[in-house]
Amino acid sequence: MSNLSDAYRDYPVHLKHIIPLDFHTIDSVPESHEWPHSDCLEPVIDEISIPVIDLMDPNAEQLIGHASGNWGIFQVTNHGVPLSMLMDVECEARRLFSLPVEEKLKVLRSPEGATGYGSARISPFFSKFMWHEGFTIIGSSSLDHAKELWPHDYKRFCDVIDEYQKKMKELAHQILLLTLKSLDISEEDIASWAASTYESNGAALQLNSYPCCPNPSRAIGLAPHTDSLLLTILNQTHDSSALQIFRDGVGWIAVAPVPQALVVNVGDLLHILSNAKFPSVYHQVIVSENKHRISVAYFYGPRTDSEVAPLSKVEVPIYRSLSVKEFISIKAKHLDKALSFIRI
Ligand SMILES: O=C(O)CCC(=O)C(=O)O
Ligand SMILES: [Fe+2]
Repeated sequence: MSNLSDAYRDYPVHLKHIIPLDFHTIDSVPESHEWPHSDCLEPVIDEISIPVIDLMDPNAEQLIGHASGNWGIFQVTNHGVPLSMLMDVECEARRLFSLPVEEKLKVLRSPEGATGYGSARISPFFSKFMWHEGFTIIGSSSLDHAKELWPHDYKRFCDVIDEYQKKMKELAHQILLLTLKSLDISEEDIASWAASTYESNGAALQLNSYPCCPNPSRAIGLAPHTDSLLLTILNQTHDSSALQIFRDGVGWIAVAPVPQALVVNVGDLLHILSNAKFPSVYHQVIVSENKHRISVAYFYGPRTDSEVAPLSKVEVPIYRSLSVKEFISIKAKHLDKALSFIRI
């Protein structure tokens, strides 16, 4: 079955953009990771907050439709994912990232690979490196990697990851249905998109680590980007407002963690399906001097051989139809400009 690993194979990334810095040993920000002051310290608005939606609210569909259209991002509570599961996955991620660098390099993502340890996939688009290390999991890829890292004790990591992926898949399916229902599209389209995405292997789980940084005002955790797939569910249980979104006419807004809530954001593919009614939110992550932040992002997407096009029954489509694989290839070449290449 077509999945993200196939889609990435044709776009190798140079090793210098894959191997993260050894953050354990570093006590100052090297020039390679030093961003211009203005990129890291844009003024951030704290007074405006993104919507928080109770999934048990009888109006959840309407609230999600409104938040997706107006913000492209919202937080959900009463989502049915136990706090223990949110904490367990963070704990396993912390265990992985705290391994010595030579251990982590055993599971380094290969240049044409999609899974394993390494820098963010967007790294080659920027002249400076990010204060970040990641670990990408697709399907059961964590099994081989965990066996390399913990030959006698790999099961714990795999069990936590598998359970988490299963739970995320259910939740992503539920939220995708609610977002699609709020659009002006046919019942058939809603049912077929929700079902085919659920059955696909198109999802990925990304563990993110943002180590403590000696000079946070000159470093960036994750540079501004949009997520490529349909929607992302982000677990940021840590108590820091490091994630920021860009809102036209306002600027950068901090996404303050709400206890036990999960952050949901619209990705490029849902933006296309919605005929641009839902913005695919531009976001970035800042770093801290004394908090080593972990986040876990679940990217929910369809099979990479499926065709994506605006689904609206009434509007003139503003994007042409294309396969997910083709969109990923355009994004791999043009990043933020990808959507402009498929505009009609
Ligand atoms: O760590 C975060 O808060 C955001 C992570 C993110 O944007 C990503 O993994 O694409
Ligand atoms: Fe992201």
